[in-house]
Amino acid sequence: MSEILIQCQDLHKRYGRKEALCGVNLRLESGKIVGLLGPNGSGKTTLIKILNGLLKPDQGMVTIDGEEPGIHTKSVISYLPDKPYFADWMKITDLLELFEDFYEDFDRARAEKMCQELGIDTKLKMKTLSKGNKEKVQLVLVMSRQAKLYLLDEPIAGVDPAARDFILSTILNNYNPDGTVLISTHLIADVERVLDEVVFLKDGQIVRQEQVDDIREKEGMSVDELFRQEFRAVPFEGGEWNVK
Ligand SMILES: Nc1ncnc2c1ncn2[C@@H]1O[C@H](COP(=O)(O)OP(=O)(O)OP(=O)(O)O)[C@@H](O)[C@H]1O
Repeated sequence: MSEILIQCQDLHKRYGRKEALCGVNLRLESGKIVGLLGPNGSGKTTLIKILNGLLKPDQGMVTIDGEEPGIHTKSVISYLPDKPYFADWMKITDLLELFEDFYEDFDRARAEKMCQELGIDTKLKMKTLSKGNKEKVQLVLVMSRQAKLYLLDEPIAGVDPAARDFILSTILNNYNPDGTVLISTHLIADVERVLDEVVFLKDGQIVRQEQVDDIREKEGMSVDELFRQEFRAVPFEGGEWNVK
């Protein structure tokens, strides 16, 4: 049996009067690729930031690799935020050096190989890259660490549909396979073939955690179809849209 890597108990987080997470309980094993799925505003980024130690929960407990978020957990987590954060004037080679200096577990040769496979010239400055190619570089850097946990918040949103498959394959053939990858995404159809498990978040609560194969067998549908069914948007009387 695999060891438990992530454990959350009764997590609560509010921003002012808005309760973003209300009683999240979650256990994830090592070596899994897990989709964190939910409509806009359901709490995905909040949960990822709590796992990463960037936000503190108001209530509840989190452990990653047996420890609360802190120095140890930061050293075993490789995090891709939902917004680009590298300075535009930097060349990709500068970023490779930065990561090499900063993270002991960064494998530069692996990152360079992935850039080559993705057709990205590492001599270029970030500001000269398209949005999609910037995302590819950030993803390559994050996945080139030998981490225990990869937290990817909307990793391929700006990448064109034709390239998504190739990127996912390139990345997933190169990361540490003993690690767990938690991917928050709206592009379910594009990523579901690589997922072992999915977690559905709705209004700050986990409403489903299931193996992808079990969904296909039991429900007779893809994760994308199940998501659309469970989170079907219905119009309000006032004409606004809301999630069912
Ligand atoms: N800094 C903040 N201040 C106030 N409210 C916030 C803040 N950050 C998030 N929220 C609110 O908390 C809720 C959860 O937000 P969160 O960003 O975690 O959702 P999400 O599932 O990642 O959404 P999306 O899919 O749109 O990225 C939302 O209602 C959001 O408006």
